[in-house]
Amino acid sequence: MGETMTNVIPESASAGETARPAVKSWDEFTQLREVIVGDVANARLPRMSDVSAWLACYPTLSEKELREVSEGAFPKQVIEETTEDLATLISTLRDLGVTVHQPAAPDHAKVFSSPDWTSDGYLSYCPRDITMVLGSAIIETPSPMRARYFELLGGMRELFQEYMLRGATWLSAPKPRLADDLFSLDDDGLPLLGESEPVFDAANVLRIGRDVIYQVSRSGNELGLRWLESTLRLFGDFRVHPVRGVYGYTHIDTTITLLRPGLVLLNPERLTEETIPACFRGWDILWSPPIRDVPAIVKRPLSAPWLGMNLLMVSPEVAIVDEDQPELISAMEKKGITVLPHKLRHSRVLGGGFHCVTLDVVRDGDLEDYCR
Ligand SMILES: NC(=[NH2+])NCCC[C@H](N)C(=O)O
Repeated sequence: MGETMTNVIPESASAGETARPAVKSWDEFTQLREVIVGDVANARLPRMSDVSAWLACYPTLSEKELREVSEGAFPKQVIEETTEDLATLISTLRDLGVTVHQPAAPDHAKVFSSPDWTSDGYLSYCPRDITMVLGSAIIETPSPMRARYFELLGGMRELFQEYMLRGATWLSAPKPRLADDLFSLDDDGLPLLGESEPVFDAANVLRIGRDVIYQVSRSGNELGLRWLESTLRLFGDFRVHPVRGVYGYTHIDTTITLLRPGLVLLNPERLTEETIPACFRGWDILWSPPIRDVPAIVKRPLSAPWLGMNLLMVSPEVAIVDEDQPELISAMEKKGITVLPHKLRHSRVLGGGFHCVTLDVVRDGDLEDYCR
């Protein structure tokens, strides 16, 4: 274990402290104690003839360009090398004293149907995407992507059930129909998300204690915001901050990255001083330095180069960041953060960085007012 590693291992909870709750996570940055890491096994691209897959994966590609996309299993090299990279991440987290689970992925090649549609599966590489943890609640979110409908079957559901038996609350949003009337095309023939029912991915949400940011985009609609607001009223006094018109596509965690109370990393290509969410008023803003465009081994990667700013805070002082982003690493170190560079060689191909491939289950932070 390197020198850096040894000086970042947290004090373990003292014996006198009450036993740790099964699930407790109110934020993106306090000391991480337990986490779920994705499994890239069986990852594949679903049929792009399905408008919900087209919307989630390639919303800027025309129908003609979509035909260039090779559906089905990702290349063997991508799966093998990502399996290695996730194993290294897990080993580091365990060396840091974090309890890590990696539930087995189901067979995503299986075809399934609803009364309105038929689909094949996608991946279990990004547990962040369709489940959020808020306090002691595990909340399955209503993804607008048909291929993700049964993603949690297998290891994830078993783990959630175990957490419930240990005292966690296990919730699911109203299961969406995802019928054709939820989707439409814009004037350029590109897919849009409608408002016929509440749908959103968990990765459209960021948690900052009593403040929750919700991105309205093609992966989260206005009714999804209304459902989340209505549900959080059950939890108590929460402030939900919609972010609109900043990034219209999939997920928020390459636009805003929370580093610690009072410090946030922002994407300067998508936000300006004028559009910084109000909850960050008085916070120190770290505008991301230029992100290196790490080439992907496929012609059509799922994510933009900005995936380089998608990172995992192990604590307010320690971050796991893509080793191919030295300028970002240096900028974070200048803010006093110890960075542990890691690789996810095919993160853009698969559409997930270090925040995406993790789902924090227990962090030390309580329900705080960080944005007052
Ligand atoms: N949770 C996730 N899978 N986040 C990845 C978001 C990537 C985003 N669509 C981009 O290309 O910038």
